[in-house]
Amino acid sequence: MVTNLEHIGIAVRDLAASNDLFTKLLNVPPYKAEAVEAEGVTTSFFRVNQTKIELLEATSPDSPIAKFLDKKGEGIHHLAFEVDDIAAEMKRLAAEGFTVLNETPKRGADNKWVCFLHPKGTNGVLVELCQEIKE
Ligand SMILES: CC[C@@H](C(=O)O)C(=O)SCCNC(=O)CCNC(=O)[C@H](O)C(C)(C)COP(=O)(O)OP(=O)(O)OC[C@H]1O[C@@H](n2cnc3c(N)ncnc32)[C@H](O)[C@@H]1OP(=O)(O)O
Ligand SMILES: [Co+2]
Repeated sequence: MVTNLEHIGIAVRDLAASNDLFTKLLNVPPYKAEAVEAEGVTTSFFRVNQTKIELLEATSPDSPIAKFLDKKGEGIHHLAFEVDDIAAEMKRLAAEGFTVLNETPKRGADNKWVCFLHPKGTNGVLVELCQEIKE
């Protein structure tokens, strides 16, 4: 079951500059910075009440963020929905005809299992599903 809009991912060219910008905008500093090597990104997270923003800077030219910045420029890159059972949601959405981009959930940032749906099947919006890792 989808339970929540967990975060909005924003692709940026210069994470340090965007951290300053969002700190001024939201009047709170980022609560976390984290590199996710497998995705070729460095992230930082802001939280205002229930709202979370993830800023993403590319760390390699073949990162999805580098490709996105080349094609579309800075801006909203994905919407991440929290789910209570990511494996079950991946199965359900595949059966509904969505293109699930991962065979199994992978480790994302901020202690989450994540997977993605192809934007061509979701009205041009890249969708991330995420579930907290409990170990
Ligand atoms: C930090 C970890 C995690 C978290 O915990 O929160 C993250 O958020 S990681 C975020 C970065 N990782 C990903 O985005 C992984 C999922 N993405 C992908 O697998 C790929 O980017 C893709 C969506 C399959 C596209 O890859 P590819 O086909 O190689 O790239 P193209 O540049 O050729 O794009 C094809 C097509 O898709 C459009 N596109 C690409 N990205 C987006 C996007 N974010 N939103 C909307 N549309 C997107 C792209 O414009 C191309 O369209 P056309 O030009 O019309 O063909
Ligand atoms: Co994300």
